[in-house]
Amino acid sequence: MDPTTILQIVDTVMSLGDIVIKCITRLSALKAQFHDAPIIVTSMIGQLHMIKIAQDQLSPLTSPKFNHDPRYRQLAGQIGNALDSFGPILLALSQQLDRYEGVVGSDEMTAKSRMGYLHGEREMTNLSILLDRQVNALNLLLQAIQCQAWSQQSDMMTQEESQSVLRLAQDCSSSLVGLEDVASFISENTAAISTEFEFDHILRGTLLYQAAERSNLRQAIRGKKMTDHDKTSESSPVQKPATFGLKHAFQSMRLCRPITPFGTSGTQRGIRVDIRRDFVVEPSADHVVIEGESAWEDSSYSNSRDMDKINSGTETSRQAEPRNGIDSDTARPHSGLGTWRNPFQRRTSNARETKPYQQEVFFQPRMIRVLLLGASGGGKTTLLNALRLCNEAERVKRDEGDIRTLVWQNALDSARAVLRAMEELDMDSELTTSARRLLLEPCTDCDRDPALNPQHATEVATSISLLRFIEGFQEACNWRNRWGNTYQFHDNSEYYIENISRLAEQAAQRSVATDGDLLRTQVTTTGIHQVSITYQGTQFCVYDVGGERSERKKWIHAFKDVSAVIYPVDTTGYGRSLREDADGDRMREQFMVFESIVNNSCFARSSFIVVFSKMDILPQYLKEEDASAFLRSCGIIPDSGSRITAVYDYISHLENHFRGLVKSIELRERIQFVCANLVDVDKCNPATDIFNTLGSLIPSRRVSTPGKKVSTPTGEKYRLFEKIPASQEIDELSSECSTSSPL
Ligand SMILES: Nc1nc2c(ncn2[C@@H]2O[C@H](COP(=O)(O)OP(=O)(O)OP(=O)(O)O)[C@@H](O)[C@H]2O)c(=O)[nH]1
Ligand SMILES: [Mg+2]
Repeated sequence: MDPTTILQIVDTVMSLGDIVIKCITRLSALKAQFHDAPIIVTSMIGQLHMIKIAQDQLSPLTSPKFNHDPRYRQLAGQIGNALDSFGPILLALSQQLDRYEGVVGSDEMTAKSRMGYLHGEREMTNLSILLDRQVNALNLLLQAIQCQAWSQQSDMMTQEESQSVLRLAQDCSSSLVGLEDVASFISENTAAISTEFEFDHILRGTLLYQAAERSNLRQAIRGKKMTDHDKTSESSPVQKPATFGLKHAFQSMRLCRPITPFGTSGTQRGIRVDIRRDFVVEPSADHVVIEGESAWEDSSYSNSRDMDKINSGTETSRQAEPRNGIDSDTARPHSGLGTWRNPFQRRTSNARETKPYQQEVFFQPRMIRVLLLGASGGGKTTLLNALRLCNEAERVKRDEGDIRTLVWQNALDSARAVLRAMEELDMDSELTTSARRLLLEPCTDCDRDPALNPQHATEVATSISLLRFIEGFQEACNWRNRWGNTYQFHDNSEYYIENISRLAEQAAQRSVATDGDLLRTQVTTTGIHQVSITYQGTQFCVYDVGGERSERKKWIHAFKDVSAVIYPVDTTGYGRSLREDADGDRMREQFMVFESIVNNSCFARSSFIVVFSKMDILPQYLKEEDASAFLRSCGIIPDSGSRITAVYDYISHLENHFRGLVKSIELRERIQFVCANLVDVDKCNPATDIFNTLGSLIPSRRVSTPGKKVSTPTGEKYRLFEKIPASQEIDELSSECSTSSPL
């Protein structure tokens, strides 16, 4: 992990200081101005004060002397992601206050401005809930930093209570799953807070309000019918702004003036009403996503209505969302959200040379746009790295020291997880004590390039190698399969432990890490990274995204004009938990995400390639853990089905299940399934095959007319990465693995 991550987080928290102070001032003014101000305003002021105090306490930590302190790096890993939503929440609050300040012109509110409040009220509640979670996570960070010893800090962070604080902060309205799970947005401390205005029921009872609501409902129903029948007549009611009925209602009630859309000429005695949420959304081809602002809008604070649209595809994504009657400029939030992402973008080491996602790419012609999607740990970044290795020019860009450090840290992390499992299994011996001293106690040399202190690297490597001779070592390795495992095992821990001495030797000679070493590293991706790769004259623009739940809200920014979606699936994910949620089932999560993606209307014309990754380690997994129990529990095989040990059988069941999740019959037929070992690129880089597949799929897609069936090379499954039909080769692989000891 990047040693300065903790400083970035602290910096980010600090950089939001001005906004916190402004929000406090504005909320206080709002409270003073509006006698009936709900309790939520007071509660938010309190939350913001706590954040301010936290900022003051964190300020000394911005000193560079903390750069190499492993304690802070550990904290960064646990809290970094949790605080990802912190900035956007504050900025959205600021934006909401902009609206409110427009609404509250005087103590005496008109019916119209009260309606504005009602519409914004739910958003404020959601913001408060989200803010509450961030405050809790921030408090945890402060407490952890104040611990005297590493062990204290570690104990504190592993407590179930702390983990749940982090989980809640991380899940803030951010994932495909999270958005559907509305219940998870009610936190214990805020559920009791009432945000009901006293006048709400009076307002709701008025003819004016009811007329407006009925009219909106009618508009929505008509709009849906029109979409269902795919009618796009200019004069159809769906073309009218949804506020038409509202406007009419106001006119007929002889209110001061009809409502005009926000940002046009909609001011009345300094009062502005935000009714944008009621517009029927008409996608516009010209609209371009500004990443920062839309990321926030898209998360929508648990607005399950929006999520339904994304999943069901009833509406083109919110990225194309200029509302009728509002020009795209005024439709954008005006609080500078376009810049919030930068301080939060935690770049990953192996995506270091990639550029952050940029909108201009949308306009580059004749570029094959490929999107890597999938749950965390499926192998998206590994596949991207393999693709890059096909291009010789990409190799030159690598910084040897960085790669060596990354590989070394992955190797040490692998050993640490196994060591902890050994301790839990009471396998204490002299060897584990020495390894523990070297690996689990703070040590700056462990965090640096091993070439800087080869003697230390050799000492560490020797102690790790010796662990393999302790009885029960393999049993500790098998802990990776334990459900709800608190130690996240590295997928390639056995490889790294086996090769640790070679890595130390290579470091002593300052040699560069091998491609295999690099591809086996694991760094959680955050954000969206785009890489342009030219292969045999064709330019591919590949997007890699973070697959963890908290990252998925960002995906939608890359959904436009996608030629092909590649969906890597961790075939060893059955019966294993998610990295971000010890109670989440990895394989079921992969099914669920796939179902949401493949049936999304954004990809109706894209090609799909499902890559079954980790075929090299799958045979060993199948031996250790019975896959049939999992398949039975998902209803994929009947209860009476016998144990599955052959890789081919298992893969066939997986393929059938994935195919069954595709609703479109046409897509179901043309979807491609391939098996891949993404980390052994020396003999044959699987990426060359994927380039060829993309080349063969895309032109046929381009020339195809809508509705016309796209011809695809059927019957070629398993051949892309494994050169011979899977049934034969995979079973050969299986028997090979079963005869060789893993270590
Ligand atoms: N042995 C083996 N390991 C693999 C294979 N594919 C991926 N891995 C490993 O699986 C781990 C996770 O892979 P990543 O590419 O980081 O997964 P990801 O989908 O990018 O995950 P996020 O960035 O969290 O979304 C890494 O340690 C990879 O080296 C494979 O085919 N064989
Ligand atoms: Mg990744």
